[in-house]
Amino acid sequence: MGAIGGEELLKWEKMQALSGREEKIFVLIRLRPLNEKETAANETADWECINDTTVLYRNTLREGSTFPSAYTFDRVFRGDCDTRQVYEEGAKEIALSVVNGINSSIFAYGQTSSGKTYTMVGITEYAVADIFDYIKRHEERAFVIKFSAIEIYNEVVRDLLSTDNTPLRLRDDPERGPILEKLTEENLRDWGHLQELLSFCEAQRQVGETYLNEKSSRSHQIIRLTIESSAREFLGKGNSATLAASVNFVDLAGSERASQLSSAGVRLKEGCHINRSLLTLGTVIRKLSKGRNGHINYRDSKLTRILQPSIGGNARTAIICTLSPARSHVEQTRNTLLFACCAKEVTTKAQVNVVMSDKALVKQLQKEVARLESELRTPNPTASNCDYVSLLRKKDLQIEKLEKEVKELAKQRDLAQSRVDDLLRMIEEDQKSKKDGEDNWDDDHSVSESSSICGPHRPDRRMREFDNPHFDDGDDTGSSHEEYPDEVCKEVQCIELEESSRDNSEHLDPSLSGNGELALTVSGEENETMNEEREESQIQNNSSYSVLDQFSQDISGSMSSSRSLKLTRSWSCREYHMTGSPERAGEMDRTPANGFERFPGRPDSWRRKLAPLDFGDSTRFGDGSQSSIGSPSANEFGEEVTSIQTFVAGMKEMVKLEYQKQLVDGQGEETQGKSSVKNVKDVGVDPMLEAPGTPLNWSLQFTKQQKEIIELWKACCVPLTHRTYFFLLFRGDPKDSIYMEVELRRLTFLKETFFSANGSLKDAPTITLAASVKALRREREMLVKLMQKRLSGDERTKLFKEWDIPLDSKRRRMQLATRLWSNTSDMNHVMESATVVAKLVRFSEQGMALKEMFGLSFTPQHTVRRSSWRSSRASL
Ligand SMILES: Nc1ncnc2c1ncn2[C@@H]1O[C@H](COP(=O)(O)OP(=O)(O)OP(=O)(O)O)[C@@H](O)[C@H]1O
Repeated sequence: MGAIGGEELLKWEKMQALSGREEKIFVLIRLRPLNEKETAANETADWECINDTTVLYRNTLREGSTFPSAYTFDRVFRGDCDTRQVYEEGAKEIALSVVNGINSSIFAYGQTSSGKTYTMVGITEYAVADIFDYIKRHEERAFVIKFSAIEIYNEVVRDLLSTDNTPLRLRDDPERGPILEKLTEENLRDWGHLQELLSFCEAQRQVGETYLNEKSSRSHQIIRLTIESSAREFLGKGNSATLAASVNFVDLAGSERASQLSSAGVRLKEGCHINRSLLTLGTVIRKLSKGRNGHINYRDSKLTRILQPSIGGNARTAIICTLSPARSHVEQTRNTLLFACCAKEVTTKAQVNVVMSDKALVKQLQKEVARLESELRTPNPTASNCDYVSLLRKKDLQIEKLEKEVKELAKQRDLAQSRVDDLLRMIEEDQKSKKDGEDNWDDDHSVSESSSICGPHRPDRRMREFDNPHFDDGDDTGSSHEEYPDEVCKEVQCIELEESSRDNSEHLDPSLSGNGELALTVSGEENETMNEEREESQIQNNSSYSVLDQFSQDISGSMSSSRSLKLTRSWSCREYHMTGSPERAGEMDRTPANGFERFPGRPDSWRRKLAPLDFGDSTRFGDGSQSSIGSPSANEFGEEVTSIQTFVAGMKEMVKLEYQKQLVDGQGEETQGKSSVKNVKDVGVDPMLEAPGTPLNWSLQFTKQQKEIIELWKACCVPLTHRTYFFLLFRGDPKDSIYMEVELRRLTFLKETFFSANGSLKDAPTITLAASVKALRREREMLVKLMQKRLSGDERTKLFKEWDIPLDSKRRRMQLATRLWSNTSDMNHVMESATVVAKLVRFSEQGMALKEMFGLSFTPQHTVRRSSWRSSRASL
């Protein structure tokens, strides 16, 4: 569409809205005053406009009740209203539709001498004046006004702009409707030109004196203005669109009563034609008023043929019915009103008429195609129910969506099934390995039974060995009995968990804590070297890294090698079943999932994997081959690569499972997690630090998180190897943020848990501070062994000097092991501790490479992670 004036946009939009919509013919009544003749004849005005829409017949007594007395129309005008008012209030809007490309017609219908010509002359002039005014105000568009005028006189169509009386031929064009061939069309230049043309037409029109009207119009006159307009900016560019429409000003000849017809001659003939054509018009209108069913006899008269578009087609139409109020004309007035009543029921369907250039047409068609395609793709939701196509489309989309959901659910089911299978297989292997372990123990039980948590009937050879004051030779010369073979190291990994009260190898010191489980004393020489550790445990009062470790182990178990899996499975089993008593085992079995729900760092998907499983007799898992509390490190003293793999896989899986949990559980998980919010609402990272954000922010955030983590490691007695791996692997790369957050969150939870009343996880009461401290001690003992095994004498001496350990003191290696990671506020100390541990467990040689190799840099996009993490936190 070509451009349209900005200020007319609203009007244009209104026209667009009207376009193609059905609209009733606008019917007006104009009641003229009694004329001189009527007044002279003492006529009475029986008709009165009682308001703007109703005309009332007042002489009901005379007429009786056979006719209605009140008639309502769109607008009625009393005798004292001037033509300007009639135009402004009744015809203007419709007449001026033409400038926006919509055909329009203004009719005057009424009996002879009722004021049709009087009205239409004024209406025509006001309308043309407004059209000129509109054009003047819309210079952005180029207008062309064509003026033509015809009369239908005795069923002959004459061109009023031509002096040639040759009748115009009327033919029907399938697209344009009725066309008058060779009709003169004058390009209207200005107001003066209009007056000139109107005068000419008036002169040409058949007018004669009748009984009622000295200058009675004896023909139907149609003055037509055809207005074309195009946006100037598109003119001549080949892609313009032109609005083209016509407005008809129709002054019909007046109907006459038979008694009033001239008895003979020209007037009689005229009167007959007039009445006949008006009768046809009336019939057409009446039929149209009842709907468009059946045949409409437009072709019965030239008048109806020519007016067909105006009364039943593409035009907006107003009919002004003129009335004489005189009592003597009541019959004609009633006829006019009946005609008006029918006319107001007739609808037309006006459209904006656009003539497009080929180029513009192509463009328009392309737009239309695109629109239709878009409609097909996204069916209109407001479409009626009868719109079966769109309904079907909607259903198709729903089916498509459901099919996708089914597929997705099937995928999830398969995944879950495969995990269950894996776990069952793992359990099988695990049970087998446990059995083997038990057999080994049976073969090897040269020591007395221990009260180890690993099982009341299990001998704790390792504990016995470490409790032996001669275990540490007191020097670092590398005496032969410190050269423990790897298999011994493996045994050391099997640090059993047990409530301290049940572990005879260590003695609780009730003086340190009201809770015997929480404070430990170590007998013999260990007491001296373990002071710091004990102090640590005392300060923390309640701590354990066993759960933390268990967490890492379990996660890593799902990804690691079978060997790792074996160990971690043991650990998993222990969490549920290593109670050392059947009652405890039963208790665990009843509520296996609860403890996990309370564990924030543990992906729920993991819980789903393990919770339903039956690990069998709990006592079977208390064997010596179990992972230690400090399993990630302790497990791997003899198997460094594996242990780092496990650590890496564990971290990676932890994050991965967290995401899976988000994906699978969605809102439901969040809702479920809400029940736990109360308990752990303070657990988690600082909300301000949820995402790395800018590099500067991340740097600050990392430093803050790292410090918190280091403190929490100490508080939770986390294995030194774990601390070392973590500290050395996650050094401030923004990609590490999620691991930092996971670590921080689970440690915070642990601390919270151990500060709670019972100091242990509800469903894993064996996991206590005592067990954690014991495991840490064992890890240090392992490090002591590794110092001997993996460091040369010179290296050890150098280390002792660096760590201010007198070379002549006893248990130097244990002193060093105890000092490692003990000063959490000194980052140099932390770094040096990590370096030493890394060297001992050979992490320094392969750790960083492994980080890359195992894709620990796996990092979701920050944006994803943020939201995931947030909702994950919400689930706490
Ligand atoms: N509303 C009016 N106010 C004053 N005078 C009017 C009014 N309507 C019509 N007249 C006068 O009545 C006379 C007849 O009017 P007009 O010729 O317009 O009637 P008509 O309906 O066209 O008649 P015909 O069908 O015979 O041509 C004219 O002299 C005109 O001035």
